[in-house]
Amino acid sequence: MAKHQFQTEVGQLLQLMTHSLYSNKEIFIRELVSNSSDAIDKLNYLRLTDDNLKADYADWKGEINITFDEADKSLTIIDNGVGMNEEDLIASIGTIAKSGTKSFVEALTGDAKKDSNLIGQFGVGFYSVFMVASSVDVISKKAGEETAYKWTSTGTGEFDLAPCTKESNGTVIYIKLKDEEASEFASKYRIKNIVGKYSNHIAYPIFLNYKEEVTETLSEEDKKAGKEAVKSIEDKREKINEATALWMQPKAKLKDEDYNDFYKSISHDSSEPMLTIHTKTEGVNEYTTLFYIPKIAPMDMYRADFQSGVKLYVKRVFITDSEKELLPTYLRFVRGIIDSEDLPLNVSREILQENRILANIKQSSVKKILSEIKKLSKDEEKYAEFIAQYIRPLKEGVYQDHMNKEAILDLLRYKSTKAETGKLTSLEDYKHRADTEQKAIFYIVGENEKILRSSPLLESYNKNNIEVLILDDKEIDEIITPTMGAYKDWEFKDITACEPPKVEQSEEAKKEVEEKFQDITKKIKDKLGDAVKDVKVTNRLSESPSCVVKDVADAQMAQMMQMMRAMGQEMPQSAPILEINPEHEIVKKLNGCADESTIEDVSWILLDQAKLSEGMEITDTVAFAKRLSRITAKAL
Ligand SMILES: Nc1ncnc2c1ncn2[C@@H]1O[C@H](COP(=O)(O)OP(=O)(O)OP(=O)(O)O)[C@@H](O)[C@H]1O
Repeated sequence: MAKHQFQTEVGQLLQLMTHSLYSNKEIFIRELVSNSSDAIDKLNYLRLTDDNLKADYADWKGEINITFDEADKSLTIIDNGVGMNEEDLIASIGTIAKSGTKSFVEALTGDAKKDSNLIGQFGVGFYSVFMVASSVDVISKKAGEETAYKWTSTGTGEFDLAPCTKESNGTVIYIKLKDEEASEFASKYRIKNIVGKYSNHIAYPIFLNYKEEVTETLSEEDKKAGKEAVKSIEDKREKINEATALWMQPKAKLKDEDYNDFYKSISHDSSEPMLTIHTKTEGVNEYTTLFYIPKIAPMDMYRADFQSGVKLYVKRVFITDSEKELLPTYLRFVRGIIDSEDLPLNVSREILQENRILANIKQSSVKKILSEIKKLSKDEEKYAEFIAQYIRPLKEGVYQDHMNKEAILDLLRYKSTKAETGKLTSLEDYKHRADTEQKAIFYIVGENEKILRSSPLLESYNKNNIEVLILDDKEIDEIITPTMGAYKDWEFKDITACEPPKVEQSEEAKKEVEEKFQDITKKIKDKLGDAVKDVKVTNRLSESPSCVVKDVADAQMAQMMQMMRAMGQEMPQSAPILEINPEHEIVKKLNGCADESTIEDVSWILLDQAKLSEGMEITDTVAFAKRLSRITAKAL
């Protein structure tokens, strides 16, 4: 027998499981039954596609058996699925391979109570068994192989692995229950209740096997003759789930509860879904889809190795759950099932991506999901919850999915200078509030809402009663927004890179101001050197003395540069244009100033304070502070 150490993270996880305070321990049955069902799914697929297995498994039918023994304080879950060989056992239950569990381990805080609650949010698969088990044996034989293996562990540090005998393929999980859990889980009623709750619509039959004391039924004659009824122990076998593919049942027959239970069984989520979308399509292509949107975004949504939440079936036969392109990646939070009547069963996973039928299913599924989200948006409160979870992937969608861009734009919500505090606006509402001649949707991007809202650049928009969207998720908005183009012919315009709204000023008056300030703008430019691209007088400001804006040409480059930076490349920052307010006292006085050192100090202060009030960093804070002191001293 060989001893193996658990991977460190598994050790951590097991430590938590064995000392778990989690109140919902029953989910270990759901997790193990779901693994058994996956294993049967896999064999079901292989026997139809793998020539080596076709003959031997022609009459095979998948099933799951559960047995319990009160006296032995044990529970056993048996499947006749694909099984595991030695390598599989080491790789699957000894290490943490799947990203969901990885995120779980990463999210652990060290506080036992908080961590225990996390189990409900993640579902940690096989390892959850150690919440109730003092030891576990996994006896497994892989379909098509000769040797079976026995994996044994008490959930502390290491496991044993050794060859053993087992007649047929599949997996037996023998769970020796902790003393305090035995009375609860080695119980017919409890198991029936748990399976009914979480695994009713697992597509394979689940049988409960147990021994029961039965009393002989006596005939009237025997009773009269005073015969005693004989008591005997009988083996009982009872099917305890529906064993039907829920998604194939007519909608009218299904209750919310059925949908929700099924969701929980496929998602490991203990809350109810936010949205359920069940569609049966007939016609050129025939298929059924059942999609769910979770209330809380899946933990691995922002991981590159996120797990696909959608399973593909062909005529009820499971094909894959690792194909990430069944839906576009921006909808990676969707959970559910696609079951096609037309795809060939032996469709290889490699060619799935180029399959036309699947492409059609994908296209209509996306349309359907987006239209259901649109319906949800009519309920302001619920939609706010949706937006709080999924606005980021939706924004990715604008960038990824040109065909549905307009529909996705309709779903986006933004903070804005005109939306009530704490509320968001749709683009449609923005348009509705604006002057029909405006034909542009103005926005400003940054990291901090408060700074954005007090940006000097907003002054002229506020003065002209023009609404500006406040985009404070810089990381994504800065990349996505410039690519959005237009919404219903209204162009998106970054206010840091476009002309300010028209103000009543004749060309002559403008020229006059420019001439009047020509010398000083040139001087400021000389003092600031490469720190600015240009210095101009502006009429966009009312209260502030200065602001910085991007050159329109640079704005297009900026997006590219931002992307490169996001990919870890060093990119130089392009210098901004400094605009000064000729109506402001500082600028007026500076125009008449002859002292070169004062002009230099004030030039830098005009630049640095503009940057600060627009939420940018300044290059030299010490120099800024010194200049301020010098100027203040002079002013006193
Ligand atoms: N009864 C079983 N038969 C065959 N393989 C199994 C069985 N139980 C577990 N495994 C293998 O062990 C792996 C780990 O199982 P675990 O429950 O921890 O996570 P998972 O099932 O992969 O993830 P999820 O629970 O999110 O579906 C499975 O992916 C599978 O390869």
